[in-house]
Amino acid sequence: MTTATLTTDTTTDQAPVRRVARLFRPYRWSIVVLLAVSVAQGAAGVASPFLVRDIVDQALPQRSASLVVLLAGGMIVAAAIAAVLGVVTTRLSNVIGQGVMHDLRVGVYDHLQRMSLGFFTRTRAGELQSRIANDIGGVDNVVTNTASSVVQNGVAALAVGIAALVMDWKLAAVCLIVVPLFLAFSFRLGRQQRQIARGRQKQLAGITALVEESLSVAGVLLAKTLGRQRELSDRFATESRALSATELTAAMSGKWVISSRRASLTMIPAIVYLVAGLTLAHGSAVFSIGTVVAFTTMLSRLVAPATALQGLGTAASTSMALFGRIFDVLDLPVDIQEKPDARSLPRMRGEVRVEDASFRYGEDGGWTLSDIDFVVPPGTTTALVGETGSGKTTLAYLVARLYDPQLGRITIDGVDLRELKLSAIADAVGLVSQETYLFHESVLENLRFAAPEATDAQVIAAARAARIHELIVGLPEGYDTVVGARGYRFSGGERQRLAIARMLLRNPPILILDEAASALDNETERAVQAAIDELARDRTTIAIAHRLSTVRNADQILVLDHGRIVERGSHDELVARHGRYAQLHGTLS
Ligand SMILES: Nc1ncnc2c1ncn2[C@@H]1O[C@H](COP(=O)(O)OP(=O)(O)OP(=O)(O)O)[C@@H](O)[C@H]1O
Repeated sequence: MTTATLTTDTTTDQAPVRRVARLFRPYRWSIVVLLAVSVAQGAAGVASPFLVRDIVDQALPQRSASLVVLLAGGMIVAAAIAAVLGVVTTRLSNVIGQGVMHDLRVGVYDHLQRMSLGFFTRTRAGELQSRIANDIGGVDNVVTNTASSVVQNGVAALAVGIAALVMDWKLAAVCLIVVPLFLAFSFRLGRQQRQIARGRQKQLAGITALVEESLSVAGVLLAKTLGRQRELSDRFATESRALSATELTAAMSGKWVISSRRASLTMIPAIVYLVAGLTLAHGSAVFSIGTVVAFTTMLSRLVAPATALQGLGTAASTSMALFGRIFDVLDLPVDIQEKPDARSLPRMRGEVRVEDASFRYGEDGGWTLSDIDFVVPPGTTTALVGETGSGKTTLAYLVARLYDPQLGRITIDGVDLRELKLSAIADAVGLVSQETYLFHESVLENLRFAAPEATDAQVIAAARAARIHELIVGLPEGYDTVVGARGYRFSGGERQRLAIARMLLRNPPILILDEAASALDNETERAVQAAIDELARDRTTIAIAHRLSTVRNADQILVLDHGRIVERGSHDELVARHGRYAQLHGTLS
């Protein structure tokens, strides 16, 4: 069995750029449009310095009103066009960014849905929430804002560069002096920021997991009754302090480099005036005054894009680290896979066979189940009994293919579970566990989760058969009452009957029933028993039995001990044997 795990430490350093690029492939035409609009925006942006040059060199000396109106009007129009195109590019880049984010979120969620039960028993719930909320959320910010920023500012900077060369290549060449200064330290900064980003996401995941665990109903109950709230608050404070420290480091990281880069940019106009002034002082008027003014105006336009672009390195490094964490999830191996040529079972008899099956949870642990071999003929009931920890639940999970046995096989109507479609197994095998999970939705929706196409009448019929209808109609809002973790709280016996109603709606030919171990009062007990009898009728049933009535009526009883079947037979046979079952018998309620 592969043991896919997702801990805070399995994170890959960096995502391959090509894989990230592939995410954008479905949006390539939108990206082309975005580029085109940005080029137009960049061109509109650099039109004004040329107009400024002509105003200074021609319109002002000539005192020509019409020329000034024309050129100044041109500046206004160019600015307006650039502003409108800016909004268009922002919208386009957000559409692209959100599309990619949606694909990623759905991809991660779908992949997690395919993971086996074992994966979820090994993973903290908050860790998964964090991957979806914090990591994808973090990338979201970067991708959407950065994508537009790269394109807009990149194009703007390029446009300024080209315009500078066109206007006066000699002055443009002088400005190149500052480039090496500008690029200094870029690479070292990237690596540092990636590390910070990874650290931050790990800490965020830790905090989310702690909140998820400690502020759940069960967590709050535990902390309150054990008086441990102070400790939990302290733990939270410690995690939060660590996160604040990381955020501070992140905020300050590379600030010196960034400041000196910005300073180098603002020095450029001084260099331009210096060179122009010195050449004029020596009598050779190589540049017109208009050119010098326009040039410095234009270069001042470089400050905003250049500042934005230098933040880009940080953003790119951060997002690569986050993409790495997201790809970790997408790359988790799915341990319970459906074969490409998996079959369905059109007409089911409902025979279950477990053939020499052995199973262990971890590769290095001991065997939880060894050499399990039995047949449940269609329509009969087999009861599993055994001390706590003997492997009853595990065996039941194997029959529902929540785990695969490492040795041996399990068949339904002679077909190995591993040859069947997962949907076919879900249709064939229904599991009623001790824990009935209810979503935060109405009773009706909760029941219908088992069979979405069921009509209201069918749902009510199932609830009646499960002896829970009367109780539901007595609730404040009847079938529309909201239940679940934060809604109306059903008692244990009521929840079991809801689970039974769900299973009646689903109507699987094979039923796995984990009887509640806790004792119920007589009346509830009778109601639950009646509901179970209704459910088990004409179905192949494997019951993890805690009640004497269940084992008495079972066609076959299997006694498990440390993962092995140590006795088998009917109630009377086993009692007569005076063995393990006879000892256990007294513990059944
Ligand atoms: N996810 C898991 N990872 C590792 N070990 C597990 C896991 N689930 C169960 N076990 C171990 O496997 C053994 C069998 O557990 P199982 O739940 O099948 O017993 P059980 O007979 O159903 O017990 P009970 O009657 O108390 O529910 C136990 O020792 C248990 O600790």
